[in-house]
Amino acid sequence: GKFGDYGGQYVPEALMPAIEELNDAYERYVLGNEDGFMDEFRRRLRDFGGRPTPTQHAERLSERYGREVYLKREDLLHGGAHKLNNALGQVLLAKYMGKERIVAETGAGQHGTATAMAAAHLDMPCEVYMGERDINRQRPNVFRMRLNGSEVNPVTVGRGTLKEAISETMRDWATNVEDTHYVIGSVVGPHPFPAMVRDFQSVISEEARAQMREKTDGLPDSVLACAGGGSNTMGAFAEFVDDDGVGLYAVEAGGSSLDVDEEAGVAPNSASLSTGSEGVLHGARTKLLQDRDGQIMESHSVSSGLDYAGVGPELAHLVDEGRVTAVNVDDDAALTAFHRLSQLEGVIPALETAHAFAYLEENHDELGETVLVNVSGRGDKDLESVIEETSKRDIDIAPDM
Ligand SMILES: C[C@@H](c1c[nH]c2ccccc12)[C@H](N)C(=O)O
Repeated sequence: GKFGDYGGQYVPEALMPAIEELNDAYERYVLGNEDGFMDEFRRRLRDFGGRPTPTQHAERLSERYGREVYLKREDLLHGGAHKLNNALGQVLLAKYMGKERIVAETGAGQHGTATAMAAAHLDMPCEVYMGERDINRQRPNVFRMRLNGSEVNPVTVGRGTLKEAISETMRDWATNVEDTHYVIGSVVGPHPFPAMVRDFQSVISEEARAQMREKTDGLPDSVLACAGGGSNTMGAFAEFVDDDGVGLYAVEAGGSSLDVDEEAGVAPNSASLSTGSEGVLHGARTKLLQDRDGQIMESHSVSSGLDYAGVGPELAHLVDEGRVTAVNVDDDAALTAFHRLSQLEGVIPALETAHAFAYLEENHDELGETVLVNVSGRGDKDLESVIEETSKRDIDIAPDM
């Protein structure tokens, strides 16, 4: 479960039985398709999720940048984001393992809502741990989880954000592993989680690779995806990693600045790949925003889904190997890109996704003739905060709202 010197299983001994049971199930059902698990996963993703999602030619962006731009429309997946691919796979796996209860963490609420939908669809009781602070700023997602029949457990320890929610969920899982599976929300955590989540999300690049060959008679010169924990990033890259001619760009949240306030332990960004250092978080060795004592710093992004001080260990490894280029754009550029895509293509992207489009705007002439951008989610959930953030800043192309 290592990706170079990243990854591994840095967990308390008490968690190892649960980890070993999960790894056995991962190898049998996901890698081995035992009992037709992957066939059922794909059938449900089609019938319940609405796959395959389109790879759409973006005519207005292609004109603007003088090259062929294509959009992988994960915003059209049920629930409005790529999150369902992983949530459905893990909840279905929990059923095959004979578990009776699901626990999950969430920060922005997207993973929580995707898990609640999958749990309702598969008739599994579900509890989502969510930081108190996040509950207050993501009310619509809290309602969605409850509407789908899940319980939302407030996490009040520490800062009351995603980092603590993950730790609380792991604690619950270790205590109740007999009947409980932990549906983790990104390509993070101890092995086998990063590999398993990447495998569930790889449907994105599996479809996109075939769709690009069909539409363009070849492969894209570059693939762009925003990077928070890294699940949509790894999903968009997985099937292209062995294609040397395809450039892979992970676009992180540059927040308001890349400078870090070591004393306050606050990083005004979430650019773990670009500015972080090696450390252990949530069971894996990876790249982190940490202070000189190794304390995990508070991260920031205008988009809550990218707001995480760590990043997936496999993605960190691919960056260190030079196979993936880690880049970042700041809050203003992301907000501007949010408006630009909405106006030019009639697609309102998630604020997370907008980071990839901001990088495209600033660097299109280095990306080759054919560019594929992963539209990881839709922006309906962001309207309130975008209206507020836009009014506070000088976003010249924004309409009066
Ligand atoms: C990106 C996603 C997320 C959920 N769980 C995560 C774990 C590590 C990194 C990111 C995540 C988001 N914060 C959410 O709550 O949906």
